[in-house]
Amino acid sequence: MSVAATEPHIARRGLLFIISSPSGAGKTTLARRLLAADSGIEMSVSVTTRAPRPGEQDGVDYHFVDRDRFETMKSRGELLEWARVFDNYYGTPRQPVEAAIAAGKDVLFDIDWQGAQQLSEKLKGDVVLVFVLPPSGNVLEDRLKSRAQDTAEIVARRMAAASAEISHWAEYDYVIVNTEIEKSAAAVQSILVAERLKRDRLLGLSDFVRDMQAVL
Ligand SMILES: Nc1nc2c(ncn2[C@@H]2O[C@H](COP(=O)(O)OP(=O)(O)O)[C@@H](O)[C@H]2O)c(=O)[nH]1
Ligand SMILES: Nc1ncnc2c1ncn2[C@@H]1O[C@H](COP(=O)(O)OP(=O)(O)O)[C@@H](O)[C@H]1O
Repeated sequence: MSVAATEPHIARRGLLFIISSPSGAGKTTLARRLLAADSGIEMSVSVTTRAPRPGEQDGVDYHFVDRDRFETMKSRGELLEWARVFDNYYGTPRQPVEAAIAAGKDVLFDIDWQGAQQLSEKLKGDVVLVFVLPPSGNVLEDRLKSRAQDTAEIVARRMAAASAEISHWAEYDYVIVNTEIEKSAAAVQSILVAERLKRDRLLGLSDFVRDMQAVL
């Protein structure tokens, strides 16, 4: 007699999926593709003191705040991590991340190496670190220019900062050289799928196996 197979529910810890790169390497593009492809992961929307770029929406791309508001959030412990990047301040609101993880959801972060280090220290074991490299320095500059959202001066400052950001590549679990967007997006999705299968995250596995053995 055959028995219809149904997908068993095995409880799992949510994970924190962090993507970092030098500005212009493609992390925002890859993050958007991952969110569109997978409903089990949600974006952590950071607060920032930098001005919105054309097309950026408050509450969607960032929560745009002034310096006073940022300092208040920091002093009240409302930020899980924060850093100064390119003369602006950026931070991760704590509450939405804790709520998502508690509900067994995964959270995606587009944050720099300083934020990645802080979250790794605080939530070791729940953090997956992905670093995105451009195929070359020239391509990085082309992408920053072609995005056409920053002045020549800002592009030059981001290029100058790229080497320092790239120097942290070895602190990450995975490194993707973002040449073809399709291939890179597929790689990011594969990492997420594999990380979800890690035994340590599958809290319900012991019960699942014990129940199965009970009827064997
Ligand atoms: N530590 C930290 N870094 C952040 C946060 N939000 C954004 N960043 C980083 O700040 C840097 C500048 O971001 P942005 O001004 O949007 O420019 P982008 O590099 O073109 O995405 C990037 O490296 C982001 O990953 C945050 O909440 N915390
Ligand atoms: N693999 C790729 N090939 C060509 N252009 C890309 C690729 N990945 C990203 N881009 C483009 O490069 C620019 C910078 O990408 P973006 O995702 O904004 O980078 P970041 O968030 O790392 O600053 C954007 O115009 C984006 O469309």
